[in-house]
Amino acid sequence: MENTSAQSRRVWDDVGNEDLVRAGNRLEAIASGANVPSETHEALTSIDGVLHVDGFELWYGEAQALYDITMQIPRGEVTALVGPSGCGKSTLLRSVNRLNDLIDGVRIGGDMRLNGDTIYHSHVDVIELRKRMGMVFQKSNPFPMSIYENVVYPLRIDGERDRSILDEVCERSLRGAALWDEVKDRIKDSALSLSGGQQQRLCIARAIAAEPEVLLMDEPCSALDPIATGKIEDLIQELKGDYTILIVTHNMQQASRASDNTAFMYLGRLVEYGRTEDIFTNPHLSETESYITGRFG
Ligand SMILES: Nc1ncnc2c1ncn2[C@@H]1O[C@H](COP(=O)(O)OP(=O)(O)OP(=O)(O)O)[C@@H](O)[C@H]1O
Repeated sequence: MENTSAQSRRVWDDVGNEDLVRAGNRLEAIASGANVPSETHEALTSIDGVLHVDGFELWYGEAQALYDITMQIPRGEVTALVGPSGCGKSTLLRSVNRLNDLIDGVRIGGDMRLNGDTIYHSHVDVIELRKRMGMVFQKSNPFPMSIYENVVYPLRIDGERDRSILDEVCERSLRGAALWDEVKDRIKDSALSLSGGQQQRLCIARAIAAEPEVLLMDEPCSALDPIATGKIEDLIQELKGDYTILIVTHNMQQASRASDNTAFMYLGRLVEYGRTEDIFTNPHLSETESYITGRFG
């Protein structure tokens, strides 16, 4: 994968889109190819971020999917990525743990830093980097092995053999994922015997077993019923503080209930980023208000 930070860009005022932006039509300006700057609220500009995204860009072959994304993800909080389908939420999330490296023809520009350490540099050991992050996908993906082995898997692949450590991590992680009481008498049973919602909480237990610096969640509730969704949302509230969570969601109610910060994206650009309360009650941009109130997208 190639890092091409020096890309020729059209600047928004170059192409006469300044008027559109002033008139509250910045989404139209973005759609016409203008490089419209993001509106990041002051509360999120100089913070103790776990993750810093610096002018990050990504191309799938010739198609650019992310443009000049700069944002800081605050420590111990939940940050939601929202925006219409195809705006680049999952691409941005998967870029954090470099999952996009696995796709042929992907190029990036800019960088990201995890607790100060560059993520995109040729010297970075990607396997070690990924151990510092937990990932939870849209569809739960337990391994065809016992509940216990699923949870301790990250430690096993790291060579941990001490049974008492594995037992302790298993219980702590299952408790952390609010699953312990439901499975403590059957942790040797197959993980595939659990319900969909339990399987997703098991995947969260596995993701936190290695105490990641950031937990990445890609629409973790989209395959779940409302009750299981509620449990995951409660769990997210319990996990924050100890963990920094970056979550992609399509669900505006979920973003408003479960997150502390919200980033609204459109066609690969960060449009507005602020505290969730401000984004939902007092956004700076009329375009953000239109999206979160369901008037488009
Ligand atoms: N593997 C890929 N190869 C080529 N293009 C891709 C690939 N994955 C995503 N894209 C494109 O990148 C853009 C952003 O997609 P992405 O999945 O990140 O958006 P999203 O906001 O997460 O969408 P959704 O809400 O529908 O999941 C889209 O135009 C999509 O078609």
